[in-house]
Parts: sequence; C-alpha cells; structure tokens
Amino acid sequence: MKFLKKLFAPGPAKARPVDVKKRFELIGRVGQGSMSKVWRARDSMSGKPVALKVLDKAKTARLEKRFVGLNRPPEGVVAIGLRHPNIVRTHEHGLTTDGEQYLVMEFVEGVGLSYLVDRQNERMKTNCLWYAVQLGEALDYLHRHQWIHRDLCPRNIIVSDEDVVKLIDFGLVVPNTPPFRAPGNRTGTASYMAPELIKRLATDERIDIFSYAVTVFEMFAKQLPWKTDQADTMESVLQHINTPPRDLKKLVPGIDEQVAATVMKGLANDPRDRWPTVRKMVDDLKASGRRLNLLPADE
Ligand SMILES: Nc1ncnc2c1ncn2[C@@H]1O[C@H](COP(=O)(O)OP(=O)(O)OP(=O)(O)O)[C@@H](O)[C@H]1O
Repeated sequence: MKFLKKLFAPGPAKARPVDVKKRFELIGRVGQGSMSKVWRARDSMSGKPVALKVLDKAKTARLEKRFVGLNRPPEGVVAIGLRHPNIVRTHEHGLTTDGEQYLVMEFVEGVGLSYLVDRQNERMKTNCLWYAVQLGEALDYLHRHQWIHRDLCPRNIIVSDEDVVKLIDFGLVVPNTPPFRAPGNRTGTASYMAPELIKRLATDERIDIFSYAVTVFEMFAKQLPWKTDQADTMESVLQHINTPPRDLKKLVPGIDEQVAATVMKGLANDPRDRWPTVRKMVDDLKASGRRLNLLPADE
C-alpha cells in the first residue's frame, strides 16, 4: 500500500514546459521507435551528452485510452525512479512546450540487441549467456519494485560497447497491482506475448518471464520459438498459441542442456508451469554460467 500511496501522491509543483530545441543541441536522430523520436543531444544546462526521447502526442494518447480509469503512471515517472546497472538511467522528464512528454537519459553507446541476435557474431556467441543474465537482473529489479514491464524484447535492449546490457524502454510498464493484473488489453509485441495475455486472461509478472524466455531463446537461436511465415502480428501468434515451442536444444545443437532446459521452462503455456519468479530463472542461468565459465570472474 505504501508503494501505491507514494506512486499516486501529488507531486511537487508542476515544472515548466521545456522548449527542447532551445535547451538541447540536437546532434542527430538515433532512433525512431513506434511511439517516439530519440536524439543524441547535448544538454546546454549541464553540457553533458544525453539521449532525448520525445513521445508522440497522438500515439501516447491512444495508448493511454487503453488504460483509462487506471491512473497508469507515465513513462517518465516510472523511468526516473529506476536505479540499476542494467537499466538506462533517466535524469529528467517533463513536458515540452508543444505538450509532448520528454525524457532525458544517459546516452548508451552500443548496439541494439536485435542487431546482435541477427548477426550471431563471435561477440554474441561468447557473451550470450552473460547478456541473458544481465537482462534477467534488470527484470528482477523491476519485479522487486512491483512493476511489470509488458514489452520485453530485443528491440528494447541496448548492449553497450563494454558489454553491459541496458533495458531502455518503459513505455508499457504497469504497476503490479490488482487493477493492472485484471483481464484486459493486449498491449505489447505479439511474438513475445504470453498466452494468458493473448487470451485476455488475468496476468501477473510471469508474462515478463515468458517474454524474457522468448528473448533469450532468440539470442541463442536467432529464431523465435514458434515458426511463422508471417510478420509479428496477433493473427500469426494466435495460430500457434496452443502448440508447443520448438526445442532450443534441437535448434542449437551445441547448447548446454541445462541452459536450454532453463529457457524452455520459461516458455510454458500455463504460467504455473513457468519459473515462479525471474530471480529463480536467472539464478539457474547463473549457475550454468559459472559451471561453464561463461560469466565474468566476480559474478
Ligand atoms: N538512452 C539511449 N541511448 C542511446 N540510444 C537510445 C536510448 N534510448 C533509445 N535509444 C534509441 O532509440 C530507439 C527507440 O527508443 P525506444 O525503444 O525507447 O522508443 P519507443 O518509441 O518506445 O520504441 P518502441 O515502442 O518501438 O519500442 C532505440 O531502439 C535506440 O536505438
């Protein structure tokens, strides 16, 4: 309850809207997400390089309609409170003079996890398990702080030049409270959505465990657990929702049996058959990592 009170307590007096074009030197666009524009920028107040994310007003309003009456905290409010080495640090959030939400973040120099999944280069092969563990730590942090991410997938993850995994997008995060766990909308990315979410049943943090397992499966195999000729749509996902996933061990012949089994358990159709917590799944991956000598010495 304390958490809820804090979350919905009236905030400090509203900050003034910011004219981002005046305040920031926009060096170049780095990303076009489906909901926003992101720039590499320099903050004229601090002189520091930052990532500036400006959310599309119309698209954000459409998304908010899906949570009407639930008082969902906006992305900036969620992001500003997160402090974890595997979560991008948000320094500031607010409204632009055009009425758009903006976030100022640390700029992560690196590549998208989607790129590494696709390339399957030496770097990816050597670090795959280590990246998976780091991502799991970020998710465990979110769950311990009573959030459900709802959109975990390679598109929302950057791997820094120092091989540090950073979760970057909190646009669909919801509090892990009864109103948000009730059956309802299907926001997220279709191929990573848990069956209970697709079937519009009650959900909880185990939907993230499913998305995490799909992501890790893809990191090892380059392919999704379910074969599909079609794009990432709800229709194609509905076609395979009741069929078992492909066996990671068969798709990636050299993979360690325990690692493969850990990932497959995260993909169980019934959430009760999945890992009960992401902590348990990450600890299992970590134990394999230590046995196989695939983690840094201090892990
Ligand atoms: N802090 C950051 N540092 C460097 N690049 C970033 C940062 N944040 C975002 N980006 C880049 O901007 C892109 C879009 O960001 P993000 O995923 O947060 O936007 P979005 O509109 O919520 O996207 P979507 O809804 O499609 O997932 C990312 O894929 C990444 O390339």
